[in-house]
Amino acid sequence: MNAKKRIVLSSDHSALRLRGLIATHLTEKGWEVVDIGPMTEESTPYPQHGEAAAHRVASGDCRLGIILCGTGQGIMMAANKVKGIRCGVCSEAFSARMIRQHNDANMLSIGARVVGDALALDIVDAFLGAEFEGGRHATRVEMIAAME
Ligand SMILES: O=C(CO)[C@H](O)[C@H](O)COP(=O)(O)O
Repeated sequence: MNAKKRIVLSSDHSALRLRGLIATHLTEKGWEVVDIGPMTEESTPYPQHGEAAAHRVASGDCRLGIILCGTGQGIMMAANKVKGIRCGVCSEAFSARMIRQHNDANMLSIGARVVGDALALDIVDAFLGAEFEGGRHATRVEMIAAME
């Protein structure tokens, strides 16, 4: 498997079903999915799952990551505490494309209580279908890294 197509997925209890749909979708598209759970709908705190997924990306084990909670907000906040992580919450495809092209985001967060299934998959496809444009954007991303 091409390491460039290895992606980590995680969520809290609110997003198991949608996470499963995304995992199936990504597998069908040829991604190697590393789903680090949780595997039951028992209530579980989003920070630990955001952090765990973020470390998979920051370490280089996975090229990208997709994380979910009810709004996508809390788990994004946790992931962004890990050095080297640039994670944005997206509720539409345009922003999902732009966080790759302009911000070199390496993680995407989705609110499972915010978007429907079809929109969530569109957001995922927009994120994964875009590449960082570099140029003037690289300087700005370097400024973010310098704050870490
Ligand atoms: O969206 C979230 C964090 O941003 C969580 O999924 C949400 O807060 C969980 O709520 P509850 O414990 O009521 O299921």
